[in-house]
Amino acid sequence: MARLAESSARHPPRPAWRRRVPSVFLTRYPLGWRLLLPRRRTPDRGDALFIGPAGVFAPEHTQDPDPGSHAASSAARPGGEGAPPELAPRSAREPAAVARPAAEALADTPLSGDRSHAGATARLVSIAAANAGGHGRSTGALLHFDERTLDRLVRTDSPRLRRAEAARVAEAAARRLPDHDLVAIDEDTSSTETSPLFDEDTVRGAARDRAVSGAFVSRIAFLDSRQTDLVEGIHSGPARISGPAGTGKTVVALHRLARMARRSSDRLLFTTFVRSPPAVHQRSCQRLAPEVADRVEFVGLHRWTRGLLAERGRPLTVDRRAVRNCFASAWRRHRTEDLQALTPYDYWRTEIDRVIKGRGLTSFAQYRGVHRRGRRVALTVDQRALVWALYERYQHNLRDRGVYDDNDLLAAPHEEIRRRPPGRSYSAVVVDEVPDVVLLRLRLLHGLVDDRPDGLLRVGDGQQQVHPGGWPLSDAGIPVRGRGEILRTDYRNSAEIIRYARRLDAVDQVDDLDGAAGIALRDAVVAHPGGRVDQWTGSDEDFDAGLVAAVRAVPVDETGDVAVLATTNAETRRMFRAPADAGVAVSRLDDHDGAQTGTVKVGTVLRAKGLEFSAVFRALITVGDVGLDDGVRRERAEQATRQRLVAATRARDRLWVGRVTAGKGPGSS
Ligand SMILES: Nc1ncnc2c1ncn2[C@@H]1O[C@H](COP(=O)(O)OP(=O)(O)OP(=O)(O)O)[C@@H](O)[C@H]1O
Repeated sequence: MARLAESSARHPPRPAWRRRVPSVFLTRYPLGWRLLLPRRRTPDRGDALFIGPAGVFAPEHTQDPDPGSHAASSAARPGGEGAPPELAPRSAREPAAVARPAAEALADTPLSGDRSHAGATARLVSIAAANAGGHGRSTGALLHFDERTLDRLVRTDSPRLRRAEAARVAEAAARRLPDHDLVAIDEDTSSTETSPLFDEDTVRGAARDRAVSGAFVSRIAFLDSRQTDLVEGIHSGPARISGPAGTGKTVVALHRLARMARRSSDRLLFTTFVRSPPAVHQRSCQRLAPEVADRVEFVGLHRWTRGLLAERGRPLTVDRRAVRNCFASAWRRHRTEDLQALTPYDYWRTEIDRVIKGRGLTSFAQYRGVHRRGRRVALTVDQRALVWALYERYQHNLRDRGVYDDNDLLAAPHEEIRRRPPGRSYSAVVVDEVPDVVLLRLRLLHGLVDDRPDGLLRVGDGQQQVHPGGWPLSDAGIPVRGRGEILRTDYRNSAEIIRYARRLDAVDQVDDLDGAAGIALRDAVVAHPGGRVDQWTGSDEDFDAGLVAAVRAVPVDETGDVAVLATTNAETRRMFRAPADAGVAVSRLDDHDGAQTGTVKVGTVLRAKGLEFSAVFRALITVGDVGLDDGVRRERAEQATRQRLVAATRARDRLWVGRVTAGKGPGSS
């Protein structure tokens, strides 16, 4: 406080309430907050920078939180104090211009290595005198508070910055703003916190602390210079970002969406084929850009498609049991020695779902010549003809019984969009986890924005594809202009986790989503040292106890930042029951929406795509594929390895892999 008083003395006289805000602020919120106060006010910059756990704010002290609002009449202002005569009311100034110096002071601030704070996350806040009526409303880029409601701005259950991080960001910004005073209450943060992002000395052990404490790590607070370029860059047409796990592809996409939303009043769409991530990312977007987040729609592809059809009065549902029956009866009619001997039944279902229908093939001539990328069972022309006959029978059954499968759900909107383009049009569409999105769906999304600049952004990592089959994305009719952007620093996984996952990655070529060579995890730059991997092997009957003991050894705090991941739904049910019976609080990963539930999330690896946890427990239960054709076995092995890679790279600090072996009794390796 003495330092604040000393600093205030150097400031030009200003109305009492405006002097009061920083001191009240520091009295109420000493822990972790830093204030940067300008020695001289200038019309083109904000009044200060407040940097603390809730983020970075550029407050504007204003006479009127909302010009023209009755709530902000002069009678409401204590002592009739208002804006200084030399300046126009701040809210009348261009918020983006005022925020710019703050963003520049923070943007790309060198911290350690290639990391930096994302200046664009600084929020411009208008703070009015007490009772002036600002309650956290947002108008455009500006958030409105008054002296008394400031609480709502700075109190947060989801800190964006650790205290040590806030201190580091503030110090860096102070170096950039030499005409500002840095004010903080001195405190010793070292006993309670470490900052693995910034301090190489404290970094060893920090990852473990992060795991054990379950500390919240803000997904969106940091961007390195390469990522900042990708956020700011203008794409002349459809663009793509690829890179290994944890390199910030999604974070970049979220920042881009926030930036675009702030600059226009259009609607934007973020979608992916997995159900949970859109809800989780929506929360991140709300923290990143609360004033515009409602214009960014986060929705799974299935839900979006169903929504469009329902809006058009053509609701379609997929009755999976009926779909299975349609395929089973087609198989009974068309299975031949040839097909049956080659591979099991479900292989052909995938062939139809992903290679034929998912790719939008409509004639045998197309199927006959198509490169079945990622499918390891080679087919002669005659065999393809057999598959085509099976497909036609399946289609006949669907039509006959009035049943729709997932791909039909995609084909219908194509017709709808052709008939009448969606009223709620989007100016930009981001598709995450692209390698797993069927071609038909990608075409549909492309159709929403066509080739307009900054319209379509495809994000993904070929190495993490969990569904079989694939195609060069250029087959979707989306123009490929130059190379895609590749990120290569893994900020999520601690070194030990990466070391483990790298051993899994020799599996397949990795491309940049358009067939050119991409970057595999083995080539990623490691940002965090430390981490821990435990491997358990044992018999099926000992597995549950092994898993429960391991889960119990990691305390689960209120963030519930822990997941148990299995391969199949049946295994997931078992993985749910075992800890639940032992008294561990569990919840379904399918229901996870990013809220802090204090429960261990249990689900399939597929459902975990795009998410991350402090600790991950991976169950490897199913043993071997006996008696399968080599091609099928190879394809399954590749898929299994990719799933293992995806599961392992969901873990930031701690990974446990439990594998059931033929032998009896648990052991450790
Ligand atoms: N520049 C950075 N500095 C610090 N942390 C970062 C940075 N960029 C990303 N991160 C963090 O790395 C983690 C992974 O980011 P993100 O989920 O965007 O990666 P991704 O490439 O989409 O991963 P995946 O393909 O595995 O889903 C997040 O916790 C994010 O906050």
